Amino acid sequence: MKLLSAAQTRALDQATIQNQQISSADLMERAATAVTNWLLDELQPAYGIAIYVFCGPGNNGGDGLAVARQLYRAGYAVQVWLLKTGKHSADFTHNRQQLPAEIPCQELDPDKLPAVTADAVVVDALFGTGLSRPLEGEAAVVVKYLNESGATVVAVDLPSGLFADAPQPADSAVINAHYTLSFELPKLAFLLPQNAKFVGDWRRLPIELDQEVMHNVAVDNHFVTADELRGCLPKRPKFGHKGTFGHALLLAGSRGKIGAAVLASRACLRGGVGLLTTRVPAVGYNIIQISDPEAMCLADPNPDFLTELPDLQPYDAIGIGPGLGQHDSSREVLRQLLETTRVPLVIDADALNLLGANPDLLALLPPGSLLTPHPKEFERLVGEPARDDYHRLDQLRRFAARTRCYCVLKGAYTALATPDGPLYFNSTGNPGMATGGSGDVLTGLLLALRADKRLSPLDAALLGLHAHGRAGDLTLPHTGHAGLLASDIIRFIGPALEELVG
Ligand SMILES: NC(=O)C1=CN([C@@H]2O[C@H](COP(=O)(O)OP(=O)(O)OC[C@H]3O[C@@H](n4cnc5c(N)ncnc54)[C@H](O)[C@@H]3O)[C@@H](O)[C@H]2O)[C@@H](O)CC1
Ligand SMILES: [K+]
Repeated sequence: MKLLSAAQTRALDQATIQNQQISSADLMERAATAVTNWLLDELQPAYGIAIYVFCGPGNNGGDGLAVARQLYRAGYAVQVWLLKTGKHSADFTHNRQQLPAEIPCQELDPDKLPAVTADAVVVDALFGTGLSRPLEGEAAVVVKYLNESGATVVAVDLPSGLFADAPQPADSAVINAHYTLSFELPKLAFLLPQNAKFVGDWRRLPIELDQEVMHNVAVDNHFVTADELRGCLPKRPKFGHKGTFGHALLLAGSRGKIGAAVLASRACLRGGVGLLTTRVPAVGYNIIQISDPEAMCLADPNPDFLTELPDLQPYDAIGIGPGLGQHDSSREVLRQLLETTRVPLVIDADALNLLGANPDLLALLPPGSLLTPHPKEFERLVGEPARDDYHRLDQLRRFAARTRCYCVLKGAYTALATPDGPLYFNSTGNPGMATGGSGDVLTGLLLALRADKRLSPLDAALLGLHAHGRAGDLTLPHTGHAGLLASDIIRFIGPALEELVG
C-alpha cells in the first residue's frame, strides 16, 4: 500500500472526481459517510451523549459538517463549532448550507469555549491534509483546550495540527486523538513513534479513490499489508530436497549469550532453511546440540567468543551477530567474513555495533547485505543522533543508498530501506514483542529466507519482517502481551509463513 504525500493525495482526489464523473461534494459525502459509519458501528456512542463537531474552514471542516448532518439524522445530539478565521472552501460552504437548522452551530470564541465534558465525543475536523503551517492563535487555543477536556477525540483524516509527512515544531499545538480515521490510505506520520500521542489508534477508511491513478503514482514509502505479500512465498516443490532450500551458516553467541544463538538457530530452522550450521564458541557446543538438534554445530576453538572463521564454501547465506560480543578476535572474524564472502549476509546486534565502531569494516560491507539494527544500533552505525523520526528515516534511506544494502530499522512499524530508495513499513507485530531475544529470532528467520535462492533480497526481507510480526501476533491468545517470550514467536513462524505461501 502506498503512502502518498499531501500533494499526491489532493491529486488523487481530483483524479477520482474527474474519472468517476462525480462532484467534489459527492466525494466529500462518501468520506463523511465512512466516518459516520465508523462512529456508529465501532465507537457506538450511547444515544443522548453529547457529540461536538469542531470544523475548520477547508474541506476537513466540510467533512465535519457532513458528519454532523448524518449523525443528527441517525438520532444523535450533535452540536457544531466553527473556527472564526480562514477562507471557507466551496465544499465547506455547500455543507454549511446543508446543515439542518435544528443542529446548534456557532462560531468559536477562544475566550468562551463550549464546556466539553469528559464523557463527550469530539469529532476533530479542524484541519486535514491542507495544513500549511503550525497552528497558532485561535486554532491552537481550541486544540489545547480539547486535549485537556478528557473527551474521546476522533480525528477526521489527520489529527489537526499534524503534518501528513513532515515534522512540526516540538511545541506546536496538535490534537491528541484517541482515534484517527484516515481516508483510503494511512499517512507516513502515523508510523512514527514521535506522533503516537497525536494519532492514537488509526483506521483506514476506503472511499473508492481511483485505483488506476493510485497504481501509477510513484512514491517513496510503502505500508506493506498481508494482502500484498500473500502468495509471495513460493510453495515447496513436491520433489524439493534439503538442498533446494539452502544451507545457512550462523555465527553467533559468546559466554553468557549462547541463548541468542539458540533462538536465532531455531528461528532459522522454523523459517524453512534446508540445512543450518551454527558456529558458536566452544562453551556453546553442548547447548546448541541439545537445544537445536536439527542444527549442525561447529565449535570455535576458543571457549568464550568467536576467533576463527570456518570454511565458507558450503553455505548459501550467512548470518552474524546475535550474542556475538565485541571482542577484538570476533571483530577480526567479521572482517574476514566481509572480505571473503560471496553469499548474502544478514548482520545483526554486536556485528552492527562492531561495524559502527570500525568505519574501515563498514567500508567492506558487501552490496546486497541485510542489516537489522534497532534505533540505537542504527545511531552507532551512522555515528550521528537523529534530530527526529523523519531525520532518522532520511539517514536510513541515505545509508541504504550509500552502501547498496538493505537496512531495517526495528520498531512498532519496522522500516526497511532499499538500495534504490523506497522505504517499506511492516504492518504486523505487537508491543509484547519488545522483549529480549525477539531480534535474534528475526535474524534467524531472515537468514533462512536469504538462503532460499528462489526469493529476491527484497521479498526475503519483506516476508521475514511480516512473518516475524505475524508470528508474534499469533502468540498473543496463548501468552498475552506480558507473557510473550521470543521462543513463543518461533513456535508460530511456521503458521505465519504458511499464510504467505503461493
Ligand atoms: N479534496 C477532496 O475532494 C476531498 C477532501 N477531503 C478532506 O479535505 C481535507 C483537505 O482539505 P483542504 O485541502 O481544504 O485542507 P484543510 O481543510 O486541511 O485546511 C485548509 C484550510 O486551512 C488553511 N490553513 C492551513 N494551515 C493553517 C493553519 N496553520 N492555520 C490556519 N489556517 C490554516 C488553509 O489556508 C485552508 O483554508 C482532507 O484532509 C479531507 O479531510 C475529503 O472530503 C475527501 C475528499
Ligand atoms: K482533523
